[in-house]
This record gives sequence, structure tokens and C-alpha cells, in this order.
Amino acid sequence: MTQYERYQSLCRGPWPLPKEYDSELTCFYYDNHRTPSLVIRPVKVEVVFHKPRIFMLRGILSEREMDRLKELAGPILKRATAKNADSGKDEPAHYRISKSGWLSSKHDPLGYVDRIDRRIEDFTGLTMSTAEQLQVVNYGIGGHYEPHYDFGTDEASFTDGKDRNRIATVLFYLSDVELGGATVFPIVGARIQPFKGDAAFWWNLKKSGEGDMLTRHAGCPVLVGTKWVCNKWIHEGGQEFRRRCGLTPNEESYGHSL
Ligand SMILES: O=C(O)CCC(=O)C(=O)O
Ligand SMILES: [Fe+2]
Repeated sequence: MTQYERYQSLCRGPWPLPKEYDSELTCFYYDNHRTPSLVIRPVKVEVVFHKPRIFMLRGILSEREMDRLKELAGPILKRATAKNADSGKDEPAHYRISKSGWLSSKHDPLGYVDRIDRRIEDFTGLTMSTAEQLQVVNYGIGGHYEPHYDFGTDEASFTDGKDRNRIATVLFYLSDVELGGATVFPIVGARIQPFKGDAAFWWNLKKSGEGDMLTRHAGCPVLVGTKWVCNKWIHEGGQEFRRRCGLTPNEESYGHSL
């Protein structure tokens, strides 16, 4: 099967995983080393895949927060674009069919955006000062995002600028999807069915700082209904004392921590 066929097949339905794989999956309440806000309200974490490790944070957003994000995004949603490699211009691309918009806390006097940022900072232990703004995305029927990496794969993304590459992704699901619209990782066979209020979290970069090539993922075409998600891309800059480098090139984190 080609890479693209794997993507299509995973979109149609989950692949069976080996038994021993299932038995290693865990869930736990997480307070990230007694972070005060999480001691009061721990995050419900489920490890849904090992390599790469994919965490689901169950019920991390409230109905009210999700309504507010959609309300803020409504007026600024625009057809998503991507850089055309030939012309160098940003234009709509067939491989990414959706509308999206960036939310600034400046446009949210009620403080929802700031509060969500703080929650992400609390459960990841990472600074949001170098992260991108929240990106709200809406897919209609047929909307999709073909396989891609969230981190830049060119040399410059790893070295240029003080914030450098996207170290981790938080992908919030702001809606259920009636049919289709799963998030899939075609190299490894992971598949996430969107559940309103949950978020997926994964590291794009290994502890060595190299890109994790297993994190290639996609948003499957929506067949029935609409799909709302919200991305938070966290950058490498500023995390030097928050996520330590690995001692070996492929060191991974294990146990009850993200
Ligand atoms: O919509 C999804 O499930 C995935 C979205 C995504 O990967 C992205 O926006 O980078
Ligand atoms: Fe992505």
C-alpha cells in the first residue's frame, strides 16, 4: 500500500492493533507534579498510542468554552491557504479544505482564550509565551487535511528564529462528527475519533530535538455533519528548562507524565 492508500484505508475504519499493544494502554488523573489548578481539577489522560505517544485529554474544555471559541472565530474564518511551492503565494490548496482563523486574547475581553492558554501551560508544563495563537478550524462536508507534519521539515525550521520549530501539538475537538473526520496517523496506524470536549496531545519533536517522523497525520474527509477543531502549536524556544533534552537520540518519555 502506498502512504496515501494507508491514509484512505485508516479513514474508512480502524486497523486492528496487536493484543499486547492494547494491554499497554493506560489512563490516569494528572496533576503535573501538583500544579495547583490541576490539584483542584486533575486532567483525565488516556494514552491511546505508544509510538508516537498520543495522549487524549478527556473533557478538557467545557461547553461554554467551546461555544465561545466558535463565537469568536465566526467572523474571522477564512478559506485555509497554503504556500504554493511554484509561485510562492499563499493560495487555497486541494489537500487542505477548511476554514480557519487565529484567535487573539486581545479580541476576547471575557478572558476565555487566556484561560485556555493557562490550562495548556499547566498540563504541559511548557511556556505559552512562544506558542502560536489558537487556530480554530471548521470543516464542512468533504473538508479534510491530507497527511502532513506539524513541524517544519526543512533545516531552517530547526535553526532559524528564537522560537524555532513546533515542539508539540494540542488538537482540541470542538464538535463530534457524525461520520468521517477522524484524525489519523497513517505511518503507524493510529486513529482518533473526534469527541467534543477532548483534546489530543503529542510531541512533534523527540527529546533530541529531531523531528519525529512517525507523527505524520491527517484530518479525514467529513462525510456527514461538520467538524470543529482548534490547534495550539507550541514552540521549542523557551522550553529549555521545561523539557530536558534526551541523553540518547531516541529517548522517549514513559510513565504517568506527558
Ligand atoms: O482536523 C484534524 O483532525 C487534524 C488537523 C491538523 O492536523 C492540522 O490542522 O494541522
Ligand atoms: Fe496537523
